[in-house]
Amino acid sequence: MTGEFTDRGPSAVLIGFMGAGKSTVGRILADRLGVDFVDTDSEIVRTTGRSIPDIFTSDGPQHFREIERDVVLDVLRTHRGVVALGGGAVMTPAVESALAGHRVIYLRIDADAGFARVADSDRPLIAGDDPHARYAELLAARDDTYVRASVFVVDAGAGEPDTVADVILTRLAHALTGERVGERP
Ligand SMILES: Nc1ncnc2c1ncn2[C@@H]1O[C@H](COP(=O)(O)OP(=O)(O)O)[C@@H](O)[C@H]1O
Ligand SMILES: O=C(O)C1=C[C@@H](OP(=O)(O)O)[C@@H](O)[C@H](O)C1
Ligand SMILES: [Mg+2]
Repeated sequence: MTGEFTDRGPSAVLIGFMGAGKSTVGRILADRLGVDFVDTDSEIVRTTGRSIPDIFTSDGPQHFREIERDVVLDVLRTHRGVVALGGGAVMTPAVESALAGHRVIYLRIDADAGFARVADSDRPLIAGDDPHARYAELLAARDDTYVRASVFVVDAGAGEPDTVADVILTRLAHALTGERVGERP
């Protein structure tokens, strides 16, 4: 990503695959920064009154992505705190474009560690046969996009959520004080 950060917009936007800890670490990061936190999956549930598995199974993944796109674009326009996106949001071209110029952080997790964190959850994309293989395949297919959309990458397997939030705070402090705006370290 090149160009300048928007002067208005979220303090930070967390992206990455399922289980990276975007929702968990995002809330901690927002607390540390003293700003509000928005999780776009929670916004989808709140605004539709439906669960994510229900939208996926009743309406199909395409409809979920349309709802997700609209919610994410609205949050990016209006929210000034920390934002956690759902793992697939960035794969929608309109979302990737809208992220340009924002302080986007990729929480990167490897397939074994990430899968262990979500194996018992109700995430619809790993509901079928051989969920571990499906998880690994999707992660590999998305990694390049996550890197391209981000300003910097943080190891989401580096420790407990508090530790990951600390790493992000340190990197953000560097980005805000020293580095040329918009340059990926
Ligand atoms: N750094 C971490 N170390 C251990 N477990 C974690 C960590 N980050 C998140 N988790 C756990 O992994 C699961 C998925 O986390 P979540 O924040 O929902 O990830 P995401 O939003 O990226 O899918 C949750 O049970 C959460 O408590
Ligand atoms: O990777 C994905 O496509 C998805 C990730 C989920 O969010 P998390 O990344 O927060 O688990 C949720 O948006 C939905 O189940 C689809
Ligand atoms: Mg999440």
